[in-house]
Amino acid sequence: MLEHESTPNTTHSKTTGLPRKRFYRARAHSNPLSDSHFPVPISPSQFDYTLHYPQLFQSSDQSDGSKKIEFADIGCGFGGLLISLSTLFPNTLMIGMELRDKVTEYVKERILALRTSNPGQYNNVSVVRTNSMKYIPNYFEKGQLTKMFFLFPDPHFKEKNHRRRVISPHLLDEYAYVLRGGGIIYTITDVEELGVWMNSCLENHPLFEALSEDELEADPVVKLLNTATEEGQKVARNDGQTFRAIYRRIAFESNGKVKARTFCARF
Ligand SMILES: C[S@@+](CC[C@H](N)C(=O)[O-])C[C@H]1O[C@@H](n2cnc3c(N)ncnc32)[C@H](O)[C@@H]1O
Repeated sequence: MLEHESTPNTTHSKTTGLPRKRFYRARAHSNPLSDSHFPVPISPSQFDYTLHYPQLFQSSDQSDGSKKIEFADIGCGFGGLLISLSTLFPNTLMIGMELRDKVTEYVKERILALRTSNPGQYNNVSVVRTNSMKYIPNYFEKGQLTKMFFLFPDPHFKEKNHRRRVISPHLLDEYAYVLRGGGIIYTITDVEELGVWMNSCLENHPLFEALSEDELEADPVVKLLNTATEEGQKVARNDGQTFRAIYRRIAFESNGKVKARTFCARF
């Protein structure tokens, strides 16, 4: 079912500083709380790595059974972020999770075409059609992920629909479970109210802490958030403002003390 929501969209021109009145921008949302029918692995050990990363998992001389997905792009849309990350982190497995069937098929085709035209590249990236609000623990084990992305998620403006948002205190418990200590959640949106919401959920969660300005500056991934995805490019073309919240999963020692910050962006 598609739900159409709109918002008054007034931004300020970067060059003149004057308010730029744009009219109502329609956004088509899928309802993540409705029942969908697609296959889901019953546990992370049932996820078929040979299907998703055939070049890495089929031939015996290249396969590495211990390799697991580390990055998840939640609501990956048309896959622009994954494509950029794939070459930036060629040794890291990553996956996009997308609710819409046709969009997922498009991303699959996009990845296959890139693999064909660039032999040896893009073998570390894949996509699944799934509802991330329901099935994250079916895909990832405790502490498996080092990065999760929530780029330009559906805003679900109406208060009664806030429970459909992909960032919430309850879902952050789940994300904290599948993230490794030191792993990072990246969020960005052009909807100020949603940006405030995502930041406040993360700020108030006991298992997350904000990255410092120096850490944000040093992380090459942060620069991609505005530019790599199709939605980000659309916002940039319209000179729209963006709001990001980037937090780290706090790491604990076995005695329960907070560990020193050990995990940095690797590339
Ligand atoms: C506004 S688009 C942004 C896409 C992409 N991240 C970008 O920046 O271009 C939000 C995407 O999230 C997907 N989505 C919404 N809820 C989802 C859910 N529960 N699980 C997986 N994908 C979801 C939508 O189908 C849509 O493609």
